Amino acid sequence: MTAPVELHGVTRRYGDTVALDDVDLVLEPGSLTGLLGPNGAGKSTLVNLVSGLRRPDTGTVRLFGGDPRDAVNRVALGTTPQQTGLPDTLRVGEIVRFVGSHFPDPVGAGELLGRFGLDGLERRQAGGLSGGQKRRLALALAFIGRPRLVLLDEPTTGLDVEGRRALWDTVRAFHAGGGTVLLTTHYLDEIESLAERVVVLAGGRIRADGDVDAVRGAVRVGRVSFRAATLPDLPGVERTERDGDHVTLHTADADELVRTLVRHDVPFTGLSVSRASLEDAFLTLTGGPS
Ligand SMILES: Nc1ncnc2c1ncn2[C@@H]1O[C@H](COP(=O)(O)OP(=O)(O)OP(=O)(O)O)[C@@H](O)[C@H]1O
Repeated sequence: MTAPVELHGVTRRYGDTVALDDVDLVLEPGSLTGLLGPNGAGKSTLVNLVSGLRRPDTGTVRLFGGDPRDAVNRVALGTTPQQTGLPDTLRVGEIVRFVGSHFPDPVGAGELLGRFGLDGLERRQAGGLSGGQKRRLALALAFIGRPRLVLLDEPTTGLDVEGRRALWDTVRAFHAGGGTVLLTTHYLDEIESLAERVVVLAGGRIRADGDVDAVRGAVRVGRVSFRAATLPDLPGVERTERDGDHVTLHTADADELVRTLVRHDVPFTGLSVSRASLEDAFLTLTGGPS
């Protein structure tokens, strides 16, 4: 089966900025991949290349085995860009029917709007929708053509809790039906609860690629937290966070660090040891907060 998305040796520059630097990425059919990275990592550039909005400077990008710039290869693609850009004066129903007319078997307006919590808004002008409703409509449009692949660029930004949950349910149902998903997000819980695979992008390069546990494992970070007024220099500590006397140490070997604390007679209280969250792994991989 042809991979829905393939990037091989892809580099894309904007002037002096290298937005993507020799990136290889293949998405298997039916996979749900989270693309995680700080601002300016190159996530939107990657999404724009896959949806045919931009061309790589070098390397190849394939959508269902073809050139994403050919409309015929985009028939099974649904996308939601970061900016919604809906025409203010068109009614919701008109927008849905217009976008749907580009696809051979679009989902009906009523069904689609219902699924995204937009019932009863068919006759409302897009300009009269709230920010969250606009966002929901833009997301709904990604699914109108019964796609086999959806690219969701920070889809839940600007959504309330209910809107986020509704989108997650839609993404899960789409995936359960065999659909392929690439989701970019800053929300780590979104990746942890939705994605099977996580690709960490920073500075235009892929820094880690694996299932959520494998990415955690790649950095083997454990967190050792306790209260202590002072702390000697300790070996094996990769990062220290301190809030008053509450200390969190990040380390590759939590067991050894606890032994070291005891050996150094550190007068700690309230010790707790936990596995890295994806955020810890991400900070370690990208070298700092986003
Ligand atoms: N049209 C453009 N012209 C010039 N530079 C650009 C353009 N688009 C992106 N860039 C630069 O390329 C780099 C990657 O940007 P991109 O938007 O792909 O990152 P991102 O990971 O999507 O970031 P964010 O999370 O902020 O949306 C950044 O340094 C950005 O400033």
